[in-house]
Amino acid sequence: MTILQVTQATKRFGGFTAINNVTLSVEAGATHAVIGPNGAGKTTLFNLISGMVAPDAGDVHFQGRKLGRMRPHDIVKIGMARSFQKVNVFPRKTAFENVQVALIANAGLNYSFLRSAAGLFRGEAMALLDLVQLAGDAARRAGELAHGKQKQLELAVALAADPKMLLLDEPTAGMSIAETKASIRLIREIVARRGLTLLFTEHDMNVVFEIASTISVLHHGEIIADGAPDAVRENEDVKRIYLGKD
Ligand SMILES: Nc1ncnc2c1ncn2[C@@H]1O[C@H](COP(=O)(O)OP(=O)(O)OP(=O)(O)O)[C@@H](O)[C@H]1O
Repeated sequence: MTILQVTQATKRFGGFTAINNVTLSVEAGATHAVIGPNGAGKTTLFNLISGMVAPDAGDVHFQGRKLGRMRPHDIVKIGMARSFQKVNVFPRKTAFENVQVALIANAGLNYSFLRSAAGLFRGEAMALLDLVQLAGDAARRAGELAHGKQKQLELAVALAADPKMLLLDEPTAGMSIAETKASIRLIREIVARRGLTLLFTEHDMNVVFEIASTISVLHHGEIIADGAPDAVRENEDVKRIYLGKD
């Protein structure tokens, strides 16, 4: 079953076409990687999918529903959560508060109005921190956590929306080898345990080929190969691009 369908999507910035007539299907339960050289259009594609930018042409359907001009936070509400290339947490709030704020917002409540209600969603927030192995850091300010832990926190914030699908833009960017391994193990475990669909971009090909069930390759804003990892690895265009002969 297809959970996400991008159909003939195009996005231009002035005279520059960042995404050119892209069609992409993501199967429910897949671990689907979007790869491509710097500037290929991966982040722009994620921005189109998550409603951060509007396509100039084409459609995105999620769980059979056309997203059209739906706003990003409404897309989160229907089950698609996203993390960004740059860490995106409230640095002065504690890890616990970051997750709590997300739970409160996702419940449609107003955090500032409920400021005094420090106990709100306490159990849920701690359970999510525990899931991403940050229970011991609950009371620490997010900005003081190591980079790898901030990414774990971001994951907990994304999971606070109880998504069906996770979009992770370079989840291991800036991580050490050890952090990358731990992070990938954690993501895999959570995706399996919660039965999530994962769509991710990643520069580290070891990570891509270790976890992806499907790979789409973007080049100059176009999908040039799409399919099972072995087929993509053997694709002549892909080899040429990754060997830098293009
Ligand atoms: N808001 C914008 N205005 C103008 N050009 C943009 C904008 N956003 C992206 N671009 C251009 O679109 C192209 C694709 O960028 P994008 O960030 O999507 O690529 P990417 O594959 O994610 O790259 P990277 O791997 O370096 O993150 C680049 O040439 C970029 O300069």
